[in-house]
Amino acid sequence: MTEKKPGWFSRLTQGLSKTSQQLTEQVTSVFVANKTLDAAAVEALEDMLIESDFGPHIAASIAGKMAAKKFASTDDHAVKEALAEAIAEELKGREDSFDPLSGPKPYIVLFVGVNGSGKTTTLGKIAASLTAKGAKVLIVAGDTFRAAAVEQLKVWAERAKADFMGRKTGADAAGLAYDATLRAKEEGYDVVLIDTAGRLQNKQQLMDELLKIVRVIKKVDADAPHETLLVLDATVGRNALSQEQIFGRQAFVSGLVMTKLDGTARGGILVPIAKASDAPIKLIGVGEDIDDLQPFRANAFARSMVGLEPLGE
Ligand SMILES: Nc1nc2c(ncn2[C@@H]2O[C@H](COP(=O)(O)OP(=O)(O)OP(=O)(O)O)[C@@H](O)[C@H]2O)c(=O)[nH]1
Repeated sequence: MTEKKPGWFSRLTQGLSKTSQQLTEQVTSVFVANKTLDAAAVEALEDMLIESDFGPHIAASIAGKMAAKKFASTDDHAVKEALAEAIAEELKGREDSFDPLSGPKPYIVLFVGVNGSGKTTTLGKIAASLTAKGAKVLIVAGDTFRAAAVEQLKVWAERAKADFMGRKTGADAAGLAYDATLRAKEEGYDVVLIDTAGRLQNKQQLMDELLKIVRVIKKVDADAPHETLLVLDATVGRNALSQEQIFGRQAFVSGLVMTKLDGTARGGILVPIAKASDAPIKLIGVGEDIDDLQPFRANAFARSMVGLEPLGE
């Protein structure tokens, strides 16, 4: 959410440092040992990318591009530039911005994703950044099954100086979402942020509940929700990919948020997810602070991943 300002890139770089350290050390070592890439070195490069969770297809594609280039054995920088370019190419067309203040009012945003993925924290960070811009924000605790989740969200609402709506444990989440949307319309809210449950008895029940929430919101505003953000935790690796497939197929996801990229050396996982998903990546989380939720910029992300400075962005 944070707009670009001095320091945003260093936060990104710091956040991705586990991944970039692993990646650059390994990749540079391959190139230093081999002035041009022979078949064995290409294979080693591919393996390293797979180790960073890029997945076999993307690893092969990037390794293929690198193989076509020639590097001086000492030229680390050129290697990193080429790698960043190849990664950015994979992400082409997979970025988009999240800008709830430029859309219709009230702008209704639904947060979906499994428990622990960072939904609540992401919602709280977004709320804080919107209220800081003077927006009137309503936070809705749609995970009515877990009292702890409701409490956590209430704390975020207080911190962000946003209004809060919740119900007693076990109350109908769709009913709450309906009332919240109506209230937001009547009381002139700019943005409504609706948290949802991350786990019910089974997957189908969870999806049915989400679809019911969407249906009732549409009764108040046929164009809403204006955004459904799927929050995915980068530290669970390939599991995040299957979560994207489950939610993405059924829950009308319009954008992805990838959290906890700072907590893994395998941040490459963002790339196969970005490619597999119908929805673009909109935000990334690179730490626990409010400023650590950032707009996703493919070029900056790719450069940061290999430890390079931004290109005048
Ligand atoms: N390091 C780091 N931690 C994060 C990030 N985003 C969220 N977290 C942490 O991840 C944990 C889980 O986040 P929550 O927001 O509670 O996750 P949730 O999906 O709402 O989960 P439930 O509340 O259990 O449904 C919290 O301790 C957050 O502080 C991030 O980008 N980086």
